[in-house]
This record gives sequence, structure tokens and C-alpha cells, in this order.
Amino acid sequence: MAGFDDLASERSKAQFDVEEMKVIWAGSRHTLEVSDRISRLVANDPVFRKDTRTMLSRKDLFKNTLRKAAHAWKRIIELRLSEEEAAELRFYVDEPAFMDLHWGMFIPTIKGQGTEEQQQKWLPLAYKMKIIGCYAQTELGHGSNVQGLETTATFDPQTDEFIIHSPTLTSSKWWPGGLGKVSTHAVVYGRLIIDSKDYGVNGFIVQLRSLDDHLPLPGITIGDIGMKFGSGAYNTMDNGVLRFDHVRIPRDQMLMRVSQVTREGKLVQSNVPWQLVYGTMVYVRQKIVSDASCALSRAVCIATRYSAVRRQFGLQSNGIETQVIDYKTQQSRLFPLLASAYAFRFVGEWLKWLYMDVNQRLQASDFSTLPEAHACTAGLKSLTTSATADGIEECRKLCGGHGYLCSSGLPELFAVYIPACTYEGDNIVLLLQVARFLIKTVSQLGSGKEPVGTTVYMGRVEQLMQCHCAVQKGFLELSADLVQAAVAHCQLIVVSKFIEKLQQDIPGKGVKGQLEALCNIYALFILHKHLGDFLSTGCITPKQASLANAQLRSLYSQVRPNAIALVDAFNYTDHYLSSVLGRYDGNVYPKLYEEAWKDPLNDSVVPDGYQEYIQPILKQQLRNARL
Ligand SMILES: CCCCCCCCCCCCCCCCCCCCC/C=C/C(=O)SCCNC(=O)CCNC(=O)[C@H](O)C(C)(C)COP(=O)(O)OP(=O)(O)OC[C@H]1O[C@@H](n2cnc3c(N)ncnc32)[C@H](O)[C@@H]1OP(=O)(O)O
Ligand SMILES: Cc1cc2nc3c(=O)[nH]c(=O)nc-3n(C[C@H](O)[C@H](O)[C@H](O)COP(=O)(O)OP(=O)(O)OC[C@H]3O[C@@H](n4cnc5c(N)ncnc54)[C@H](O)[C@@H]3O)c2cc1C
Repeated sequence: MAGFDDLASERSKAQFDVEEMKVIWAGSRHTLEVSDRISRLVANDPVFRKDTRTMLSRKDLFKNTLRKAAHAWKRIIELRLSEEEAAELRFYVDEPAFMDLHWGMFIPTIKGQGTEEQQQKWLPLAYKMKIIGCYAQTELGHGSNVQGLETTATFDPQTDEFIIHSPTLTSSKWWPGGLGKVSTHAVVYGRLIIDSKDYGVNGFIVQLRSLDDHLPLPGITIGDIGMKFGSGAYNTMDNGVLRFDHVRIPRDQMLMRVSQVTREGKLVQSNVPWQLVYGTMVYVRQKIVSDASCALSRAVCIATRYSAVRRQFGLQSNGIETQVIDYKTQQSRLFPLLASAYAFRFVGEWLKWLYMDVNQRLQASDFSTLPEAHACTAGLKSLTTSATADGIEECRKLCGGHGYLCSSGLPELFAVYIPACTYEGDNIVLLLQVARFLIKTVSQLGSGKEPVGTTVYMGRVEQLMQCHCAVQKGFLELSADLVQAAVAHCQLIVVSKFIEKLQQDIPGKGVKGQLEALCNIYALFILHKHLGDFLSTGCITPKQASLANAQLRSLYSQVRPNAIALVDAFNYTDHYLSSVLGRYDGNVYPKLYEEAWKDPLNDSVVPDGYQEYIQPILKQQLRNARL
């Protein structure tokens, strides 16, 4: 039968060791073992089913998410899962929920911005989930402009407290995940006011709900902000709205690693840079880059397997049509995405290392690499999420009409993924940060300060000094071009990190060769996409451009027989993929047919509403016809 045979035959053509590629993708043999074990644990647990998610009402969907989160937590305790295993469990459960913000933002904020005493007080409660926290920064009126936040935290020396207040409608907290219905606590960002003087934005731990009956505490108005894009998708999350009416908290609930307010109401700055107040965002942006390769590889896995099963036109001598994966147009859309998934995987690994390195330096009071870490996390978050969001949509189109069905898994994946282009910093706003960093680096070239890290190449480009003079005249005026420059800088990082990966010892028959082909596809595809820029700046000649395109076509042919094995190396279970088109066994058509009958509309042969709305029309037509 088509599908079974097609994918089996594709797998037999692979020219490399798939099991070794799985290790490369996972990062290590140990990580592969953990990820494989936990993915099966989730797939075999009926509580974690997700096949009806897109058909549930918001209330049922949300309650089901609470059920899954409670079950996940129970399993984590029962099985004594390590932090790594718990994170894998969350990944394979594949459902955004309040837990993400509790573990992914609330706890890291206390760790990064709290003093030793504050950590000792709050972290044990948070780790045991005796309190559940979220990250309440964004307001109705301001998200990107953090310094524009309006919530106030006014010190009251009489009582040794801060008074948290929302002075305007636009100061209402708006968007924080987990806030709407679940969190008992939040890190709230607000303006520190002492003696009528504004000292800018700081973080404060605020209890929102009673730990007895979950009701909001006095002075607090709280709720969910409403349905979001798509069915299922991010609607499992209770993004919330929050207003404060002069809510009092003890002074020691201001996060005081960066600056402290004394009992007398004096502000004391510590030796750490004030930008550490933005530290949680650096951590999460780094995580988002790692996750981009997961979302993109998932879409690519579905589109690649289906492209090998789907046949259209080109009847061959044996009487069967051509697999759509054999069309060069399909390859030229699909294989750059396959290469991007691998490229993002490796740059994500590197960024994780960079983040760990900067953290270690921070502990030792070395703040020198913080600006680069900020620029790299901001820029790569922007590049990888934009490319992944576009890539998922391209995969939907690569699957033709069936890609539009929820059972393909692609609509929900797209809907759940696209806010990544906005949250943790709008992608354009983040690229402007990178542009500023680049301009600053260029401006220091003449002063003898050698560029380091990802900007080391700047020391070799003489024309950059002239660029700097031009940009000095108008950053805002040139910002659209500067954003392009920031993207180019980030692309250079992605390609360099892929090349560095290839320089490592890579065991396994044919594995390195496949990775080299993918690396070249990624680099040449970027060149192809921006050919105009490369030609107009004289970086390459028209002859080189045409050679590069010829090389790209030849690389597609090289990857073609290995395409299915390259997506098998992601080691995704059918449960995780949640796609009829991307099934491991390729049994697409019978399962698509079967899936259709599960839709609630097919519960009855004659639909609800027939007698009210259809029958009268039909009868009317009958009368008109008689007339
Ligand atoms: C159901 C299953 C349950 C299973 C249970 C098991 C559980 C197990 C474990 C689970 C683990 C889950 C993990 C998941 C993790 C992730 C979840 C992610 C969810 C995401 C949700 C979204 C959250 C949010 O969106 S939070 C809000 C984010 N907001 C933003 O990003 C705002 C963007 N704006 C800004 O960052 C700033 O305003 C900015 C930078 C644009 C401007 O800043 P400015 O101060 O106004 O001005 P500027 O002059 O530009 O900067 C000054 C100065 O500071 C430097 N700078 C800026 N930012 C930083 C920074 N972040 N770090 C360091 N330095 C920074 C800047 O460069 C300037 O420097 P100088 O030039 O030297 O002056
Ligand atoms: C699903 C989701 C979950 C979220 N979770 C949380 C959370 O848990 N906690 C939290 O605090 N927040 C959260 N947020 C909020 C999120 O961080 C903000 O929405 C994000 O930072 C963007 O800010 P904004 O909405 O103010 O966009 P805006 O800044 O209003 O952006 C609107 C447009 O203006 C452009 N723009 C803005 N400034 C500039 C500029 N200087 N130059 C050029 N163009 C500009 C942008 O590019 C964009 O096109 C979440 C958001 C979403 C969508």
C-alpha cells in the first residue's frame, strides 16, 4: 500500500547512520536516552492525549490543561524525575500552561534578581509549588517600552511597605501567562517611587490570590484577557489582566540584587549593572532559540514524510505517479527548511553555552560579556522565530489541501508558535537592539578597542568606519536598513556556528557528509535569498552567483535520498507530531479518512439545525419551482 511502502523504501535508501544522527540532534547519547524514554512515557499515558484539543470549548480546554499539569506534576514527584527529565516531560506534553511561566520566568527571576535571603525565603516555596508565580511586566499601554511602564511601587516609610498601584487603565497588567486564573503570586514590574522621586522600573514579589480559597486579595482585580488566535493552540494558557488599588507589600518583597531600598528609604545601588533587571528576558530568549529548532523540525518532519507519500502527475512506466518530493520546486522549498532546522539546533546549543558562560562570569562580578549576550539572544531570538513561523506556514503549503486540516497538525502548530515573534520582545524591536550594539562596536573601532566574540570580523572590514559616520547622522532614519544589517550579522553567527559544529569529531557512517550538505544548503540558500544585496555591494560577481545556484541544486539532489532519514533523526513520536500526514508509517490516506469521521459534526447523519434552517429553504425552493 502507498505510504507504508514509500517510507520503508525511502528509509532503505539512506546513506548515513540514522542512530548516530539522532545522537547529534539530541546533543549527547545521554540526552537522547532521556528524551526517548520520556517521549514514550508521555505518548503511552492517556491523560496526555491531545487529538481532540482543537475541538474543545475554551472552558473544557483550559480545565483539561489543568488536569494535565496536575498529572504531570504528580508523575514528576512519583517517578522522582530530575530537572532535565521534567523539562523533557513538559516538552512532550506539548501544551502551553501556567507551569511554563512559573518554572520558566518566576523562578529564574527570583534566582537572578533576588538577594540570598530572598532566594532562601521564596525558592523552596516555589520549587515545591506551594506558591505558583508568573511574570507580570507588560501593561495594556506598554510592552516593548519597559521604561514606559506606569504601575507604581511607592515606598511608605511609616509602615516599611511598598504601595503597588495601577494609576491608569493603560497601566493594567495585560498578557502575563498563568496570571488570569492560576497564579497565586507574581513578579510585578513597576516604577520605584521614594519621596516622590521616580527611580525607574524594578521587580516586586506580590501575592495575588489567597492560598486558602484562591480568591483575589483585597485591592486586586484579576481575570483572563480572552481567546487568542487559532483553536486549541495558546488558548490553553490563561494570559491575564491585573489591576492594583493601593496594595501594600513588605519592603523586603522588592527584588534587591540590583538595588536596595533601606529602612530609611535610601536607594543603594549594588555593583551589578542595572540591566540585570532585564535578565530573565535574556534567559528566556536563549530558551526560545533552542525551541525554534523543535517547532521547525516538527513541521519539516510532517512535510517531508508527506511529500514522499503524496503522488501527483508524471505517470511512470510502472503505472504510478511521481512522489511530490521529487519535484525540484518542492525540494527548493523544503530542503532549506530542513537545513534551517539543523542550523537552528546548533546555534541554539552554542547560545546555551554562551548563556551559561555569561552567568558564571556574573557570579564572579565580570560583566564584560553581558552586552554581547544581550545582542546575541535578542538577535537570534528574532531571526529563528521569524524563520520558524514562516517555515511552518510554508510546510502547510507544501502539504497542499490536507495541510489545512487540523489533523495535519500544522494549523495548531502555526497558531501556537507565531506569538514567539512577539513575546519576549517584538522581533523588530529586538533587531534594533542588535543594530545599536553593532553601531556601538563600530564606533569603538578607531579607539584601538579590538572587537571580540561574534563581532571579531568587524576589525577586518575597513569600510565600516564610513558606515559609522553615516549612521551617526540618523539612526532612526536608517533603522529599516539597520534591521537588515542586524539580520545579516545574526545569519553570520548561525552559519559560523554550523561550521564550528562540523569541525568537531562527528562519528557515524556518512553523518558528517550529510551535515556538510545541510550546512552548505543553509549558507547558499541565504545567499540566494539576498542575492540582490550580495551583487549590489560587490561581495560576489554574477558568475559566482550562478555557480552558487548550480551548487545549491546539486546539493538538493544529494540530500534527496536521505531526506526521510534526516527527519527520522529528530526521533519524534507520532504522539508528539500529532499529525496524520507525518505518521512514521506513512499510512496517510486510511487514517485521514478515519479521522474525518471523528469530527463532532459527523455524530449525526442529519445535522442539528436541519429542520430549522435547511428544510424551510428546500421547501421554499420547491414552491418557487412550482410557480
Ligand atoms: C502541562 C504540562 C506541565 C508540565 C510541568 C512540568 C514543568 C517542568 C518545567 C517547565 C519549564 C518550562 C520552561 C519554559 C520557558 C519559557 C516560557 C516562555 C513563555 C514566554 C511568555 C512570554 C513572556 C513575555 O513576553 S515577558 C515580557 C517580555 N518583554 C519584552 O521582551 C520587552 C522588550 N523590551 C525591552 O527589552 C526593553 O524595553 C528594550 C531593550 C527594547 C529597551 O530598553 P531601554 O532600557 O528602554 O532602552 P535601551 O537604551 O535600548 O537599553 C538600555 C541599555 O540596556 C541594554 N539592554 C537592554 N536590554 C538588555 C538585556 N535584556 N540584558 C542586558 N542589557 C540590556 C541596552 O543594550 C542598553 O545598553 P547601552 O547601550 O550600553 O546603554
Ligand atoms: C502569547 C503572549 C504571551 C505573553 N506573555 C507575557 C508574559 O508572560 N508576561 C509579560 O509581561 N508579557 C507577556 N507578553 C507580552 C509581550 O511581551 C509583548 O506583547 C511584547 O513585548 C511586545 O510588546 P507590545 O505588545 O507592546 O508591542 P508594541 O511595541 O506595541 O508593537 C507594535 C508594533 O510597533 C512596532 N514598534 C514598537 N516599538 C518600536 C520601535 N522603537 N521602533 C520601531 N518599531 C517599533 C513593533 O515592531 C510592532 O510592529 C505576552 C505576549 C503574547 C502575545
